[in-house]
Formats: sequence, C-alpha cells, structure tokens
Amino acid sequence: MRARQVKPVTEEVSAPDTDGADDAREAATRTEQKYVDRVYARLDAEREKAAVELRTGPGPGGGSGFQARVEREVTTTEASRRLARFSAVERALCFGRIDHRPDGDGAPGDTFYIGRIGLRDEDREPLLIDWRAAAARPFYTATPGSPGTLARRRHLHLRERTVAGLDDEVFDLDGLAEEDRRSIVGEAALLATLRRGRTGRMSDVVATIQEEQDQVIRSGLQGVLVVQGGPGTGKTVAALHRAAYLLYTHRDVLERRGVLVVGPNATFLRYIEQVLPGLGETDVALATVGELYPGVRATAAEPPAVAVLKGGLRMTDLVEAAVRDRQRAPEGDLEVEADDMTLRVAHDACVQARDRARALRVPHNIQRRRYIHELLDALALDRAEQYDRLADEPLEELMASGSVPDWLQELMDEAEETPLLDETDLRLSKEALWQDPVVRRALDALWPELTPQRLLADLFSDPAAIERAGAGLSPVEHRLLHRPAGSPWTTSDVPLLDEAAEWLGQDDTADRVRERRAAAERAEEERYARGVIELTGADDPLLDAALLADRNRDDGPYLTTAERARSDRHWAYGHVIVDEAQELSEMAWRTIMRRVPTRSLTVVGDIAQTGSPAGARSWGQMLDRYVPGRWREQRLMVNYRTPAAIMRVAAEVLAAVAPEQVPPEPVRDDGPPPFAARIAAPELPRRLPALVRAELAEVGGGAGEGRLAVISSAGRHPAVCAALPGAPAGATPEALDAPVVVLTCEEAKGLEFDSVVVVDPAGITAESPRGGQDLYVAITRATRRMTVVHDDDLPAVLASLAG
Ligand SMILES: Nc1ncnc2c1ncn2[C@@H]1O[C@H](COP(=O)(O)OP(=O)(O)OP(=O)(O)O)[C@@H](O)[C@H]1O
Repeated sequence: MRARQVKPVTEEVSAPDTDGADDAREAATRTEQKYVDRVYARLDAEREKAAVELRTGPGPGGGSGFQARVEREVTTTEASRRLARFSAVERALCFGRIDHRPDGDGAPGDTFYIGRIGLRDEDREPLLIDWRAAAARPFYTATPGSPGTLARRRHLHLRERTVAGLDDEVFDLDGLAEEDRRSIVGEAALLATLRRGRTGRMSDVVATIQEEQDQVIRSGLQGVLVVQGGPGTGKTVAALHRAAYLLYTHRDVLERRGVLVVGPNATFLRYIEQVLPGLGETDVALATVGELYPGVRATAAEPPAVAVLKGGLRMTDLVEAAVRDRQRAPEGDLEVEADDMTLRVAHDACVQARDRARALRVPHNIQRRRYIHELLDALALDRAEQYDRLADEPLEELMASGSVPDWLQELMDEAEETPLLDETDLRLSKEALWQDPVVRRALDALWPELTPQRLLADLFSDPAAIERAGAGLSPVEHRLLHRPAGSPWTTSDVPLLDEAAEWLGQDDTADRVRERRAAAERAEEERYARGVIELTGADDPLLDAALLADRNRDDGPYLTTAERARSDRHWAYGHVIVDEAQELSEMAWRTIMRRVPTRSLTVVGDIAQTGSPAGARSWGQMLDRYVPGRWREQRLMVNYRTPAAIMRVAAEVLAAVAPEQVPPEPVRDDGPPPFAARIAAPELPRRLPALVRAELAEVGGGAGEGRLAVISSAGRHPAVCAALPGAPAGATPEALDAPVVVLTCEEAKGLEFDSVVVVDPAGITAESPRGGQDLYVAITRATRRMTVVHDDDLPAVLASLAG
C-alpha cells in the first residue's frame, strides 16, 4: 500500500528557497504577529474583565434576599463561565486566516482570522471568528478543485503567543492537475501535526480538520449519524469536534439537556478528556457503559461467554421473568400470626389479588402497593370477623338458653345490618397490621419492594431462581449466569440493571407530591431570573434562566448539567455520541437509547474492528430496531495515524479476517518498515526490555513525548508484565502518562502510540473471538514504528514481515 498521493498547491511561506522568499516570509510573519498580539491582548482584556466581575459581583444596590441572590448569580455565573472559556483557549488561540477573492466591482475581498472562539474588538468588529461559525467554514471546505470564493488559506503556527510558522495555500492558480484538485487540504500543516510525538493525550485538530471530517462535524443535529471508518481515520476526533460544533450551533437545547460521550473504558475517556475543554466546552458528560447506571461503577471482568449471553436480547425476558418470580401468592392460604390469633386469607383470594396488581400497567414496586393493600384489607377483615365471633359467643349461649331480652335482640339485629369495619376502622386496622413486623415480613416475602441491584444479586446467586426465570435458556446458560452472592458488578450487568429498573420502577408517591410543589416554586424563580437577565442586559448565550433558578435553590451544591445528568437515570440527553460503538451489545444499545429519546446520536466505529463477540456485525443489526432505515452513514477513508508501510501489513491482516472491508488509505509514507523479531518465550525477560528500550529511544521517549505500548496476547500478558516490571499494565488512566505501557488488544482499542511492539501474534489471533480482528487493532495503534515479537513461526497473514 502506498500513501495517498497528495500534492496540494502549497506555497511554503516558511521555506527559504531564495532571499526574496526569506524577506517575504519575514514580512508576512511580522504582519501576522501584530495581528496575533492584538488577538491575545483582547483575550487578556476579556479575561481581566471577567475576573473583576467575579471578584466584585453585581455592584452597589444589590440588596438582600432572593432578588439580590439571583442578581449575584447572573453576574457571577456569566463571569465564571467566560473566565473558564477564556482560560481554556489560550493555546493556539488563532490558527488560521482566509482571504476571499475581490468581488465583482473590484473591492478587496474580506479577510477573516479563525480561532478557537470568537472575539470582537472594542468597536464590536469581529477580530477572531469562532471555528464553528458559518464564516469559518471555507477554511475547512476549500480545496484547489473547489475553492469557493477563497483566494488563499493560511495556517498560523504559534509557539505560545509567537508566530512560529506560516503555510499558505493559494487557490487562484490555473491549470491544476485533476489529481491535485482532489487533494486534501492543508497538507503541510496536517503532516507537521501528524508527525509530532504522542503525549498520551488526544489533542484537538481544529486547525487541520479535513473536508470529509468537516462534513461529519457539521452534519445536522437530528437523527442518527453513523461515522464508519477504518483505524486512524479521525472518527473519535471528528466526533468530539462535532460535539463542540453542536453545542455552539444548538446551544439553547443542548446546554439544558446536555451531551453525553460514551467510550469503551476509563483510559480511553482519560485519553480524550482534554479535547472538548480545549475547544471551550467544559460541560459534556463522559461515561463508559459500565457507568451508565447511577450509583454503580462496574469494572469487574467476566468470561466472554457470560458477557455474550448477558449482552443478548434474551436477557429482557430473563429480567421480566425474574421480576414476576418475585410477585407471589402463597402456596396455600396466607396465614399470619398477629394479635394472638392466626389471620387467614384464602389462596384463591391471594391469587386474584396478585393478578389484579399485575394487570395494572405500572412497574413492580407500584403494583406492589395495590397487592399489599388488598391483602391488608383481607387480613383486617379476617381479624374483625374473628373478634366479632369472640364477642358473639356469650350472646349465642344466651340465645340458646331462650332468654334474650327485647332490647338486646334489637341491638343484635342492628349490628347484623352494619358492616364490621367502617372506612376509618379499616384504615386504622390496616395501619396497625402493617406496623406489625410479622405481618410486614409475610407480605414482603410475597411481593418485596426491590431495587435493581437486589433483584439481580438475588437472581444470579440462586441457581433455582435462574432456572425459574430462564425458561428460554439452556442448562449450560443457567450455569454461566450463576455466581456467588456479593460478586462485584461487571459492565454487562449494567444494561440488565437498567432493564430491571424499568420493570421495577420506584414507589415515589411522596416524592412526587414534594416535586410538584418544588416545580411550582421553581417556575416562579425561573420567571424572575429571566427578568433579571433581561434587565442586566447580559448577552451571554450560555446564561440560562433555568440554570440560574436551579443554582438559587438552597437544596445542595450547584451541579453542572453534566453532573446532574450523570446522577439521574431518567435524564434525557440532547445528543449522545457513542465511540467504539461496534463493541456495544444489543442490551447496551437499549440502555443508551433510553438516555436519548429524541434519537439524536452520533455513532462512531468500525465494523472491521469488532472484537467483542456480543458486538455489532453490521450497523443495521444494532440500529434498525430503534430507527428502522432512518440512520445515515458517513464513511471516513483516510488514515491519519499509521504510516503506509505499517498499513500494508495491517491490510493483509484485514484481507484475511474481513475481506469485504477496505482498509483506509494512509496519508503518511514516512517512518521505517515494520519488522519481526523472533524471541523464544524463555528469552523474553532478557531480550524484551532491551528491544523496548531501543524502540523508545527511536521515538524520543522519556523527554515528555514519545509513547510505546507493548500489546500482547492475554496468554503471554503475565510474562510480558514480568519482563517489564517498571511499565504499568492494563487500561488504567495512569497508564497514559507512562512512556511504556503493557496492554491487551481490548485495552488498546481507540488509543495510539509512537511505537507499538506486538507480542505473540499467533496467540492474539487464536484468542480473538472473531478471528484476527484483535491483531488488526493492535497493528494499527502505531503512529511511527511497529515491531512484532513471536516465538513460533509467524502467522501466514504476517508473512511479509519474514526475512
Ligand atoms: N484532521 C486532522 N488533523 C490532524 N490530526 C488528525 C486529523 N484527523 C485525525 N488526526 C489524528 O489521527 C489520529 C487518529 O485519530 P482518531 O483516534 O480520531 O481515529 P479513529 O478513527 O477514532 O481511530 P480508531 O478506530 O483506531 O480508534 C489522532 O492522533 C488524531 O489526532
């Protein structure tokens, strides 16, 4: 595979080929430096203004009470948000410039500077255009073949606040070759960016977004957008820029409802967490599937066969049946010892009460109220009847003796006609019974109030319960589900907890009354806050009356939208981005879809990289259930990560495991060819550290930049860890900060390293549940160098590395 041939029309202002060019470069750099100084001066001024406002508050005359509090919040919320935004965009604040062609009547064309945020000068004239604004679009979309109205695009490279280099692309030259017209934009700037050493954290690419990525980023908010692309095509980075773009363009909806990014593991989230703040967006929720159920952090591992079983849709039936199994009528009559008597409800009456409760179209914990009430009614009645009988006994004896006085006979006739318990008696009697622990225990045993955690913990620790609930599963599958009581939660438990929560619901009658009252108060405060915003003339679109009203309630600390959303299972996000989405099981999709009822999603992944056997074989398999035929797909075809020589090897692996998939075209053709080193297993401890040291030195490791990963089969993992005792192992967030890390293929997903050492390719292929996908993933993590370490013969798919 050769690197994609790209020759954009690039006027390298920074290339000093003649004295004239040198002078031109210096003059251009001076001009740009002046402008950049103005931009930073403006940023400093805005930052200072925000800091002063934050310190001093709304000024004199604030008064006290609720009104003053809202005014203070309006001022300080706006100021602290501006301050956070201005501080986050310091690095490479201004990175581009576009010059439009003169228009028809000869007037000079407009020039705009493009940056991370928009800034205006003292006269409110635009100084810097936000990269997401419509006016900035030509910076990303112009190509030599289709320049639009652009005469020139310039990339500015800043080192701190100093202009360190310029790249120009001139679009009004004639006679371009067809090949050039199709070239990707900003090649010089792009390649300079791609060749930089890795730091262990993903950076934004706002200065070098490519046209195909720009289409992903600016695609409409509505509906499901699938971004399918091979490794290194910038799916993740494009999806994160899309989040920033959507927040900018639909601030009103998304600020309130929030945006959620779902990633495969905590390390990955740590890897990407700086991208959005660097683009000025600090309030986006990041979570793994294992964190989607509030209050549970599922990290325990489980055998793949169990994860596959739990990921399948048959689990919906299992959960439903497990819930029904906890809604019982007693085997015979219900008998409860209370008040020194045995209270009794007939079996049939219990069955009818259970069926009537089940027929209600509400969840288990709400149905339970009905069942408990019916049984308490019946118990109270039985108790009253038993008391009545006790009271009647002496009278009956009297009647038998034939000497009942008239007045007594009249009283007895009257009592016959009145019910045993009136409404108040019944209520009081039921309350008394419910306070009796014996009664309560008996009823709880029949229809307990359940949390999802309790339901599943009870189920999985009880083989008999699994058998009862798992009618559609085989005995082998029953055994797979069984585990000891107290076992920790696994990622694939989380969608089951979420499913169970739907069936169980919450008896929240008292909460709802409280909430209704609070909602009325909140509406009033919101109305007031809106008035204050209008009066103070604050024009920050980030300010939201509802948020302010929330902040003014004295009911706990202020939470950002992301924080509130993460702690609320019922939160409906405005948009959800799912990365490495091919790995999600059917059950995980159900959980995600519940979080976004509007079905506004960006689904990012690569079907060719699916490692989990519970994951997707096609996008339709996962999505058609929710948005039949209504999802749109955009493909990314250019690989920005892995040089051509390494991609040639990866392409051979892909051809063997997924021949229908096309590998992406590498944009780079630099770096040495990958090579294979034969190291027998017993020699690993001696030879692997030396190889790793040499590789790390090649990529400048140890000097802050330059990262190396040893990606091994699970079987060889312990031996590799033992050979490299100083290197952290596993997908821990700390692993990203180390120069060398030891990972399995699954842990390496989504990450990248300057140098990758793949150990035991045959083992990786044999362990990969779907074949060689995992080997494909491992090889394509490299940005510069790749080495394969093997002891047996190389697998046939890596034959090109031999010799
Ligand atoms: N337009 C761009 N400008 C500069 N760098 C880019 C650009 N697009 C992608 N990259 C870089 O290419 C690398 C791969 O990007 P990313 O991780 O988003 O790819 P991916 O498609 O998600 O890969 P994978 O499927 O392997 O996880 C990253 O280092 C990213 O910063």
